[in-house]
Amino acid sequence: MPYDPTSQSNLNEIKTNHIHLDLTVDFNTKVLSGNAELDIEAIADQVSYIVLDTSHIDIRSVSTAEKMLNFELGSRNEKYGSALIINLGKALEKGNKTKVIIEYATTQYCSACQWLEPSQTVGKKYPYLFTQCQAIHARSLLPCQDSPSIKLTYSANITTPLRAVMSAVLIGEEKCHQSESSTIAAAITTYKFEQKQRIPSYLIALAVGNLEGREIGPRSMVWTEPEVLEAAAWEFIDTEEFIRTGETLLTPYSWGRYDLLVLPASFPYGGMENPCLTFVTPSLLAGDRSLVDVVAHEIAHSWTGNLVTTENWEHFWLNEGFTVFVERKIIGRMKGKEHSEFSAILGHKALQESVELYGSSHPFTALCPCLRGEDPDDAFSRVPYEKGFNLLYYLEKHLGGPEVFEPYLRAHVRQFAGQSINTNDWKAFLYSFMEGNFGQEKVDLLNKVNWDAWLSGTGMPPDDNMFDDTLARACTSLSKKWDESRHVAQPVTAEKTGFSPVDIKTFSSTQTVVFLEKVGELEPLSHEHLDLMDRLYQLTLVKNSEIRLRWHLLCLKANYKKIYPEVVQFASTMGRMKFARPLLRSLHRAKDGAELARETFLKHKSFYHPIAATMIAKDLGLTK
Ligand SMILES: CC/C=C\C/C=C\C[C@@H](O)/C=C/C=C/C=C\[C@@H](O)CCCC(=O)O
Ligand SMILES: [Zn+2]
Repeated sequence: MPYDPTSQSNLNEIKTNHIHLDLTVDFNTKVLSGNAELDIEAIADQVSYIVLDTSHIDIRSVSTAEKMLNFELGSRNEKYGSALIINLGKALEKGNKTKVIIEYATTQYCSACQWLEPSQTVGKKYPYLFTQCQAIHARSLLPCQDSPSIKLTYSANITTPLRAVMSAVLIGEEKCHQSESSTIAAAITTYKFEQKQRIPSYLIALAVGNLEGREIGPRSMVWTEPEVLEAAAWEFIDTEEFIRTGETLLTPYSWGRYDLLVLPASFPYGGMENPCLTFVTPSLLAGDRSLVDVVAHEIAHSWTGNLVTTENWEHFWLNEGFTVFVERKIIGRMKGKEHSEFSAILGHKALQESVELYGSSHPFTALCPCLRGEDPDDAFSRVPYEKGFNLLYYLEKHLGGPEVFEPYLRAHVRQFAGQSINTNDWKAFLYSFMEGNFGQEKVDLLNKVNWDAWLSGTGMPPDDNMFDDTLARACTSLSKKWDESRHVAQPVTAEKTGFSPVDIKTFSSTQTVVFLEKVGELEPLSHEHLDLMDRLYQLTLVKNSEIRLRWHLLCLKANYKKIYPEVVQFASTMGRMKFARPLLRSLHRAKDGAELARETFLKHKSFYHPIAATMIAKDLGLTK
């Protein structure tokens, strides 16, 4: 029986096999309205109610093909929304099926949807809508069993004046009539989609805007606003190689298409693995392909997360830890092992930061936290990603290396493809695979693993992995030199310290990131030192978002006020939470920065996606 503490649906009585959406997009009222038709199957006897998750959606009617059904919306749970309780008027026996048709409309409070004004897009001419359903926001886009334990196929007809794209395959489009909107002089079109593979509700995704697509590979297209199409097509040209490398490592890619959608800057994450159409932040468009590891990550989700899915958010590491592990395998094969190890070092630092932020005994630093009564967005951090990765990395080494572990990884995907699993399922198969293929010797090794500390313990992992630090050494050494340059008498100059632009000339952008992080671990440098560093390395002018973030954080830690306007500019034009949240949090902590951080957020609140706005408001102590 599936268990999911973050869903109010009667998961033990019914499952949804298919959803068909018939929705109209109204940019004037910022409302999606129409029908959701759910194909439901009883998985127990005597089922007379269907309970679905909803959040802030306006339910207008519920019916079957034959009759109207009585329904009631339960009182709102602040975190999980309002249960929609549908009285079937008869009892279903196990295996019986029924179709319910729910007429509904979204409201301004639906947290999955961000409606952008034309001014908030790159082109500034057309409005834009996009959704983000992970973890539990699908219930604000449609009434559904909003739990990753339920996997269903879906189809959709989306009627809109601008192009629609979805986490599905486009199977047709039909022109209806000319738009009557004063701003959008386009034909109203119905775009028809089909997702034939079973997916959890959090992977249902929609975007509508002035979108153009360009082929970047035999099964891939990049979609975005025309103004950024060229740059996006150039940046993501390695997409097919990532997919092929994933196929060599695991199993054939099973989703047909792999397209990318580059969203406006308010997209709250680096990437979201929506099947057939990964959503990515425009902050990846560095102009040098240096940030495309995120695409390798999203492609890796095609196997881990999208085929093999966590049963509930307490086992999120099964999605993310596995995906980071596969992502780094892909990078290792394509660019060399020193690059994947370097990424692991960077990841380890991110894990330390997450643990420090929560506190090392906080329950959310456990690999499998208890989420009963919790909002998954509050539990989100690098922990499931990096502690999960570290567990798999540790197991690989402990069990005998890639010769043993890579066949296991493939078998894991084959064994669980199409299913939702929890950590017990994962561990049971790991044991049985190792015993069946390599014998008792591996079982003995598995028995030596400190499972309790790895899976339930809080804080940093119980065992330390050693990563190859070839690419990190130069970064550490340069940061040490800056640390040692503190004794230099004022004025702090290039001549006296011996620093020059050449120091970082051969650094990759990730090496510059690691250098800045290493400096960030030291006692804050003096403002004269920061002035010099900026003059020599031109850091304030860097466009690369990852470098920019670390530079800003370093300066904020030193209360270096010259950076404050830059921080305000960055955080108010970049909605990716990886950037906006630590920037505003650090500004809030910096000398004379608290008011500025709050002001910045409040002034630009409508720029942020609702998920980001909620989290930032909490970070800044504006809400609980
Ligand atoms: C143990 C954690 C428990 C629950 C978390 C479950 C879901 C988290 C929810 O907040 C949604 C997360 C969506 C993530 C999407 C993409 C990320 O991989 C992006 C990572 C950050 C970035 O690079 O911007
Ligand atoms: Zn991921």
